Amino acid sequence: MSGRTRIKLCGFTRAEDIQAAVAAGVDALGMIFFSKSQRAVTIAQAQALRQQIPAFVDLVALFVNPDPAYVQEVIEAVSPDLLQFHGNESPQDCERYGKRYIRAFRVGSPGLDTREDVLAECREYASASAWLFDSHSAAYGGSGHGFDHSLLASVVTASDARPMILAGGLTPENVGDGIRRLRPYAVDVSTGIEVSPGVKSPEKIDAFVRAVQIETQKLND
Ligand SMILES: O=C(O)c1ccccc1NCC(=O)[C@H](O)[C@H](O)COP(=O)(O)O
Repeated sequence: MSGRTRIKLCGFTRAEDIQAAVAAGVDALGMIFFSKSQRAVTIAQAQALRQQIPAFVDLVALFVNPDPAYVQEVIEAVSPDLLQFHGNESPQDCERYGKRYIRAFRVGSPGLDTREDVLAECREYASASAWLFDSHSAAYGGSGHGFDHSLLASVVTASDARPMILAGGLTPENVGDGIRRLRPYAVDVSTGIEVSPGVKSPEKIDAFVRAVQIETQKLND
């Protein structure tokens, strides 16, 4: 895909990190509503952090196999622009809130370990606003590990594919390769811009955003 590569940074827990990300020019910020994550936020924390996010930057709320009542509570209290699902949610589970959603796929998991299986699974989620590709991890996401990008070959060429978000182990050093190889609509990172889980580095945020911009510019030249 030509044009601008959108940038989503994930796993925010601190106001100063959100300010750094907004200043760097990101398109979307993720907060994690999954209590087992090292980057989890409470609804009260998210309400306070949300004040740091200006117009035209989207807030994405992440869930893993959530209780629907909890998702509804987050929607009402925090007003996320999009939902993102990382667990075993069915298409109906993702659609039931009437909100735009991102479906995450853990590429390399059983049943998602061939090109054909990946595309077939993705097609079940035709109602998603984007398909996010992450590595297989027992923690459901945010592992900092990459995966075999060749498993996305069928998705890349499918005419009915939803916009691709590339995630999983991205860093300022390797994100350019991923963009060149797959031409995703957007990239998503958590670990690669951190000093420790949930604590972001302004320098790494800037380096990541610059690396995306430089690679995208090269593709457009
Ligand atoms: O970050 C977590 O702790 C997490 C836990 C459960 C589900 C998703 C989670 N994070 C999602 C992300 O941060 C990203 O969408 C993606 O997994 C990339 O993470 P990383 O490899 O760390 O860059």
